[in-house]
Amino acid sequence: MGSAPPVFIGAEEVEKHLHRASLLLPALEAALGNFSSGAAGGVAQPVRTVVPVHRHGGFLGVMPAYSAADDALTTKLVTFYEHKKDSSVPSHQATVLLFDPRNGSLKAVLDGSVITAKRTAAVSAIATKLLMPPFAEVLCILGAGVQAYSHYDIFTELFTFKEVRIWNRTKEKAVKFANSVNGPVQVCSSAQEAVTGADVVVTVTMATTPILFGDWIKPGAHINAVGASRPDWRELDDELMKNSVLFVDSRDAALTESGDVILSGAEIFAELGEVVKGTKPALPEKTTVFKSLGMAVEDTVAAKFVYDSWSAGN
Ligand SMILES: NC(=O)C1=CN([C@@H]2O[C@H](COP(=O)(O)OP(=O)(O)OC[C@H]3O[C@@H](n4cnc5c(N)ncnc54)[C@H](O)[C@@H]3O)[C@@H](O)[C@H]2O)C=CC1
Ligand SMILES: O=C(O)C1=NCCCC1
Repeated sequence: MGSAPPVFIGAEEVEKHLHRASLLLPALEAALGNFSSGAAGGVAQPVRTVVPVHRHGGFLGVMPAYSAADDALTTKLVTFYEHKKDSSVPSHQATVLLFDPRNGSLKAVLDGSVITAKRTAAVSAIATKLLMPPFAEVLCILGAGVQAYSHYDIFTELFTFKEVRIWNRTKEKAVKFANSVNGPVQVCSSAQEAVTGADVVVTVTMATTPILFGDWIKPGAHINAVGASRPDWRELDDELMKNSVLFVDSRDAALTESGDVILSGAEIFAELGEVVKGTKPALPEKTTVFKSLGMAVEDTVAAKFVYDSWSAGN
């Protein structure tokens, strides 16, 4: 007899099983530590393959990973489009395939967009917990798309900021954001206004040239740099990259994919997983940048979490 056909777990179901991104924190912390432990950590994850769709200004990313600690095998397929022709279609769309690692059978096809939004924000929250200055009061979000919402949700759940500010290239989206979320948000007219005096900054834009500059940044602030995932794209300027202590999710990925890292020539201090494990210090008293590119193993543990919850009938 062949294996059972794969199940499909759509966006609504994924959202139901992953209603709070913080549910992923223990699994993601373990995955980051395992990834940064080399062969001993049991994570097999190549740098993602990205196929440009030149004619349409898009990209297809293929992101496979196996985690021995979780005995979970997945690949995510993610498309992201720089110039959206149809604004009713999200700029990023994703699907995660979950395999039975014992025999390679496909067990489930999961919507990957909710997973991508939540696991990315949860990883930024892990970085922030470790790297932000003590008594951080002001959170600033640059960008008002999908990732802005997921970052807002987990950051306001985990931390107690006195003020949250948002800036977006088109102000209407920032206003819509402020009117949609559960809590007060200050809409700023310029990125500089939003960033000035902020203790924690999140950049979640589709910018390809810098939108955040070192001379705006409060000394000791922590920045989660989440956008600019192509080797010729930037969100942060050279000054900020070079005068901060730089943390990345994956050294190999940062040196292959991150324009902010490659073009600034900034030195990587540590992988986030090394800080989680305690083999590298966090240095929260310094100005810190966490350059996030997104790792396949984050999708692996998130998909397993959703599948296990779905299978248990939760
Ligand atoms: N590091 C990671 O793990 C992941 C990173 N990302 C990246 O995070 C960023 C945000 O993703 P989403 O929120 O899903 O995208 P989105 O399309 O929902 O939102 C993007 C926001 O950027 C703004 N924007 C577009 N072009 C801009 C420009 N040239 N300058 C300034 N702002 C601009 C838009 O107005 C919008 O508010 C993207 O760069 C994306 O590739 C996305 C998923 C995972
Ligand atoms: O990790 C991901 O998923 C992505 N990272 C960079 C942009 C595309 C999606």
